[in-house]
Amino acid sequence: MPQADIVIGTRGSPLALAQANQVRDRLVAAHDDLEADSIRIEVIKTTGDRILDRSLMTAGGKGLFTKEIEDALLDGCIDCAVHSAKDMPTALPDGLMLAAFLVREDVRDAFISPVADCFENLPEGAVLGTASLRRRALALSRRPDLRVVTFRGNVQTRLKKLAAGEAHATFLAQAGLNRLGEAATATETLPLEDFLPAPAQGAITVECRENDTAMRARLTPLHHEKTAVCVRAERAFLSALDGSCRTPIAAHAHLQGTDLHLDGLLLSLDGRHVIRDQGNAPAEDAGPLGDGLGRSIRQTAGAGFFAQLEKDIEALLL
Ligand SMILES: NCc1[nH]cc(CCC(=O)O)c1CC(=O)O
Repeated sequence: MPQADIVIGTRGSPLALAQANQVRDRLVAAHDDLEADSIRIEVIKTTGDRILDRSLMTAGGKGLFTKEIEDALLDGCIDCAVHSAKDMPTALPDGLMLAAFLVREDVRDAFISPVADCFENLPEGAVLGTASLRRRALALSRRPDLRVVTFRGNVQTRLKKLAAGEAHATFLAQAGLNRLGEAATATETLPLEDFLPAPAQGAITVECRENDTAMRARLTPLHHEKTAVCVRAERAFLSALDGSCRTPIAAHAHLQGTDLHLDGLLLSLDGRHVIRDQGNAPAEDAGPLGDGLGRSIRQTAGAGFFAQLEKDIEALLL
């Protein structure tokens, strides 16, 4: 086999592979001198993939799904890495950058259930399976009667657990289902206003070495600046509130012309307290907009809110 021109690193889940394949296809389409076999996809197992038996959040949060891939980038074993932007910690290692964001997919959450035709129609006391603190809190804020059980594993694993009757319903990102050719699996695509998505949900990003100008140039035609602007605001919001995935936080930005609108919220784990705010700024101020909204919500919540949240999360993990 001829040596590949470009090596793409990725996790091995079907969703991660679908995303890496999409980037490979887009690179081949954008560059006349690249063919499918000029690009090799290298599967890298991360700590997050190995820890299947413990709750992920006790294992240390940040970068669980990215560290080994970023090490391979820094070592030069791979030239770029494809990620769901939502899974990326807000701070990157020195020398690495998110060089491209693909056009964003559907940002919404999907509701999936064999027993109800929509979320609001779930029977009293139904069991919801999710590992996401945001989805848990959002669901409980609307339906405090629901019981939430932790659902882990990749998309297929969670769908199997649902089919096996471990819960009456679950939530998945509509974007993930679409990329897997499973769009029809969604019972209901949840309205954006009621179920604000995770920061950066639905966006695929490509990470590479800052000093790799050749790789960066290859990625330029794949980049969608409007997606990047929205994700920048959402990630700045996340970063101002909490850099990890241990906080029930949601955010969604959209552009109207050059005017950027950001919606963000912070919830208590039981969904009883919801602090929601929004803001506008010119697109070039995406970072400061997200940062400002995050700081403002942090201040409204107060230190006591975060102390209680910490306790509730500990209790959940016990
Ligand atoms: N945490 C896993 C993860 N990371 C990205 C997606 C979906 C794809 C996306 O948001 O781009 C998923 C699965 C899910 O939330 O259902």
